[in-house]
Amino acid sequence: MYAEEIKVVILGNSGVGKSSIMMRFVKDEFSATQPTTMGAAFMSKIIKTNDNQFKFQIWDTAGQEKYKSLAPLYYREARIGIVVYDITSLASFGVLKTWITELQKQGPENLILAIVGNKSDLQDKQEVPYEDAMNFAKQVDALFELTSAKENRGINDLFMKLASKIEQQKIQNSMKKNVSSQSFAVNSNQHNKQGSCPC
Ligand SMILES: Nc1nc2c(ncn2[C@@H]2O[C@H](COP(=O)(O)OP(=O)(O)OP(=O)(O)O)[C@@H](O)[C@H]2O)c(=O)[nH]1
Repeated sequence: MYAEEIKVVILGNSGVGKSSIMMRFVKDEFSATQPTTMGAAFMSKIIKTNDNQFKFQIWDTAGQEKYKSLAPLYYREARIGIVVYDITSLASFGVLKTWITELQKQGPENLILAIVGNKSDLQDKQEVPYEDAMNFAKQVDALFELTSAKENRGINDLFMKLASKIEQQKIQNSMKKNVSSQSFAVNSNQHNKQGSCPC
């Protein structure tokens, strides 16, 4: 079956677990000593839903401040933006908000947004209240998921939800196309009627 390519970008503060999420999703691996990303890293994986197959092309960006200016290269043509915070770091949630603002202002139109609270295995050290993150996600119309790359929680759910969001978007787009081609047909019919007046 044909697999449509979907460009995904992962953004967020350094150390929140972006690479770990990608590694868990693509390779089902986790490293407690995951090295910091320099520039960006890339991996791909095919996701199957009931009706479709998507090839997710995942760009894991570097969270360190010195790489910040490179981010537009990766999000410019993305269909999905995953922005990650670490539930044990209020500062990382602040950084997430600035990424969301940047994506809304400068990101591509119709970008599907997901807000991800990673390290959910460290609940005893939680600094970011669940409700705050979920309400913020609602406010900016983003999917919301709590994950643990370490314990493999929430990561497959996240990507499956994103795949079904892509499917919804495709249905909406084809409905829009149908409506506009129908109104074109109505308009040209009216035009033809006027043009073919025998009087
Ligand atoms: N306890 C716990 N640790 C995690 C989890 N995910 C990642 N880590 C650890 O957090 C540290 C940073 O993870 P990375 O995946 O390198 O974070 P990053 O966001 O890619 O960081 P940069 O490459 O610097 O932007 C590593 O030591 C990981 O092992 C998780 O779900 N739970």
